[in-house]
Amino acid sequence: MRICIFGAGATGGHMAVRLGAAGHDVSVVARGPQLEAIRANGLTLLSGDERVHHVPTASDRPADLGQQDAVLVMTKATALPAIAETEALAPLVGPDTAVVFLQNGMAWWYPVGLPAGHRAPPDLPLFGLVDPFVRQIGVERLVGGIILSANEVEEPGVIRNPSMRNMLRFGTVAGGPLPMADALGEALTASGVTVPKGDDARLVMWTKLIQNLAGSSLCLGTGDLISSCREDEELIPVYQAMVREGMAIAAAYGYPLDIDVEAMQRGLPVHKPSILQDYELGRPMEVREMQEAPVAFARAAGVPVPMLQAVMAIARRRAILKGLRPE
Ligand SMILES: NC(=O)C1=CN([C@@H]2O[C@H](COP(=O)(O)OP(=O)(O)OC[C@H]3O[C@@H](n4cnc5c(N)ncnc54)[C@H](OP(=O)(O)O)[C@@H]3O)[C@@H](O)[C@H]2O)C=CC1
Ligand SMILES: CC(C)(CO)C(=O)C(=O)O
Repeated sequence: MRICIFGAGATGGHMAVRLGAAGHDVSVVARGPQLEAIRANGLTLLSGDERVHHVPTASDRPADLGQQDAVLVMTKATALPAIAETEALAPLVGPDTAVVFLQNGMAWWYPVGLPAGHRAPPDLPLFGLVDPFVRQIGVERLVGGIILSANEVEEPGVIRNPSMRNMLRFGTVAGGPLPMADALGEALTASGVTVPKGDDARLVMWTKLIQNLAGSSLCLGTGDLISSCREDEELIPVYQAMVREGMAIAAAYGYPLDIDVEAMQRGLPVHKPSILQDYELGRPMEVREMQEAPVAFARAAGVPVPMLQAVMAIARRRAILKGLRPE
């Protein structure tokens, strides 16, 4: 397949290596030192004892790469407004292309094609991306999903992956069939990144969001690795209580999640959550999507979330003080 990874950083770099090593025609949209390193030496994935290398076609100009079978948008959510405004995805999209958005947090596409009877979501600034992106891509090509894979850019061009499992989960946002999305799922699974068939985009978004709401938010406060949320006796119950508050929000919007919280907690990787990496490196933080939006959803539905609200307020304040919360 012709597959473009838009944003070949930690997670995007991982997917580019796996798909490229499996023989697909992979290109990446990258910039800055990451683009220079990819052009000079390709991408290297370090995963356990494994070292996988691939040299994708790389550019900072999507028009150089042409129409694709699938585009995986793997930038931070904070980079999406500029991508929408510059219509940067348009040159990559043909009539059958699947365009998969894989950001953490409340997704900009959440209100698109809501199922009948879904409770109305609150009107959030991040939903301002709906019109420009839908114009560029078309609702029928739009796929939403999540990343279950921990990664860090160790140095430009080199990705470290400490996860016990690596998985993407996605589905069409408006619910219709999209053969290229199915083909992409099969290609990823064959390359070593599992993609379950037949996922619901909103359902999987909520399953991931509740993990970030708890773990990523706590780590932003403590400055520690996500594994601390399964190791520290005081953090263990706090993490669980926050996940349960998150599950109550999801349930209020029609997504009762069947999650074994303790088992999920036991699987937390030895990894610095990406929002903490951003905080430490002075990069824009996804605090509006990961912490603020879910609390706004809770308020709109009258769901009490005292712990999430407290930790959100701390995370938001930390981001503001460092000038890392986009307006
Ligand atoms: N890292 C992780 O372990 C996990 C991350 N996630 C989520 O996945 C998403 C991606 O995160 P992650 O991979 O860590 O992000 P990274 O910041 O590592 O990678 C994103 C890359 O996209 C580049 N980029 C942004 N805008 C453009 C543009 N217009 N043109 C070209 N390149 C661009 C960035 O460049 P620049 O640095 O110059 O901005 C960066 O290299 C986030 O939503 C994150 O929350 C989910 C699960 C785990
Ligand atoms: C911590 C992790 C891997 C899962 O909660 C994540 O999503 C992130 O680093 O942003």
